[in-house]
Amino acid sequence: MTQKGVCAICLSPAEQKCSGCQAVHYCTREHQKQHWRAHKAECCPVRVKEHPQVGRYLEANRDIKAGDIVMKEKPLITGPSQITPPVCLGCYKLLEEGKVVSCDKCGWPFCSEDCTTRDEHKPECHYTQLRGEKVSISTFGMPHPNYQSITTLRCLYQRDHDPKLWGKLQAMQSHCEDRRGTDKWEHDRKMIASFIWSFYKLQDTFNEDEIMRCCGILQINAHEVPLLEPEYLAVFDRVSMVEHNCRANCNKSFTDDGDLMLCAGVNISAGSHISVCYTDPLWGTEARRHHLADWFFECCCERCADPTELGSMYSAIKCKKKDCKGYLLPETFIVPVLHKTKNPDPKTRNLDNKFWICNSCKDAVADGIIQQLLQDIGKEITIMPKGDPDACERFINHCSGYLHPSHYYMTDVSLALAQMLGQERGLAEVDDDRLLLKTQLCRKIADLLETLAPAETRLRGSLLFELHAAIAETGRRRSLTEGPMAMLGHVTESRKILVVAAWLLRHEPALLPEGRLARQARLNLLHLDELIHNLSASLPAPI
Ligand SMILES: C[S@@+](CC[C@H](N)C(=O)[O-])C[C@H]1O[C@@H](n2cnc3c(N)ncnc32)[C@H](O)[C@@H]1O
Repeated sequence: MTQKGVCAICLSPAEQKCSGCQAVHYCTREHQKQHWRAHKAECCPVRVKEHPQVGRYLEANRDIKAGDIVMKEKPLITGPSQITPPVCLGCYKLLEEGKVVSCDKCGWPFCSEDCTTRDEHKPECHYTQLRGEKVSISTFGMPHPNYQSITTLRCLYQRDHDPKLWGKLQAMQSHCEDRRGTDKWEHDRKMIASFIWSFYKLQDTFNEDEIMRCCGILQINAHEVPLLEPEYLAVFDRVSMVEHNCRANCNKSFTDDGDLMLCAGVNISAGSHISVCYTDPLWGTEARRHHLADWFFECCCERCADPTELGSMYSAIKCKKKDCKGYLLPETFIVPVLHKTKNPDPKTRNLDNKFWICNSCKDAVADGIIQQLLQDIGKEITIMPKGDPDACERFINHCSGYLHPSHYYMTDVSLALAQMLGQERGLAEVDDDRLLLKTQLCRKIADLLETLAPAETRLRGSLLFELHAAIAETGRRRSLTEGPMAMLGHVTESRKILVVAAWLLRHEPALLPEGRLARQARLNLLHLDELIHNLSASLPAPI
């Protein structure tokens, strides 16, 4: 039964709802139309909820289809990364010595006169003027300490200049109690709080709690925007409420203007939590959980809770018992990690007293032995020559004696190899065996991604793009000996895969490589359509 509400226009009882958000009622279609102009900006298929452990999170108001844009948001605050060489404080482009314009009010360097007048710059301009002495930056191209506090200062400025924005920032989690006493806390106290007090002479304006809280808000909530090198920071309002899941249902990307877009990577049903992956979903469970300790929570998602990682055996080690074909995994990966990050003493590592058990012979191997093996293999990867397919193949062959074929280290090197083959001199130069290998690796990793991280559409789209090219090239080669029919089959399959790749990459910004790949995918589709048309026309008519 439809829940009754009151019409947003005339306040009379109403049963119809806005289909976009399911949150606003109307008595008639006319009133809905009338309200659309005002409602458009806030119509969103998610609502804010609260949970005792997670804090605020977003929940779907209605079913959301895979590929739909869940929301698009402008940043509340932007600023340079904490550790950065001098960048323009208007557009965040890297500054080069001799090519800078100084703000005539405060002396901070910019890339252009226009950028000196941008609103983003107001906070540090204001406090530098109050300080009574202009800033003079003379070294470029290496991290500069004066930039460490800019983004925190931009947050603090809102307290006295934009109370509404200040309120939104203060509602965010800062984990002050968890951060207190960590190395990062001490570093921020020295490089940010003390700097703000001494350089800007603001010791009577902002106290330690306020400054350290803003540092925490940035640490927990700021997004690194990869549109420029170096990246810059941006804090968003609603998007900052999205919770983490190692098998997230959404992904984030940025528009060319720096707005954040949240897209559904899978179909999401009404009432589901909206999630993104805060860490790298291609890492193993232990590494992901350690990284997530930076946000001060222990992840308990379905992927972390299942040692087989949804049947993928992504962390499984080969059992070394004679004649055994099984794989070792611990009973659980959900062991507390937060105490280790606060007290990272390697001697505490084995306090978990964990064993890895074979799924076939039930042999138990101590965690310490497995960790040593993983460390050795990890080292092997770090010293592997870059861009060398032979080295990748050697690694895969060697480690297949120790690791499951889908293990994260095997996947990592397989992914690098799949992308490497044909990258430099084109696929036409790759021999038949390696072309087949590229096809198999792309297929396998794309399937694995669908299981482990279905919302990672950027990587899956890129892999499928590579796969379509490898299949088309295979078709071209086979047509030389088997005729156009063989080619038609391959090109048709290649096109099918390319359609998916183009769809997965369609929201990528033109500024980033994936955006350029999306454009190429659209062009290749036209080319393949023409090819399929010509090939079909050249085939003899069926008798
Ligand atoms: C970017 S904030 C997300 C919004 C936050 N819950 C709030 O109330 O403002 C990140 C913080 O949310 C909490 N969080 C996010 N995902 C979580 C999860 N899967 N389990 C537990 N806590 C989580 C953690 O405290 C984390 O530091």
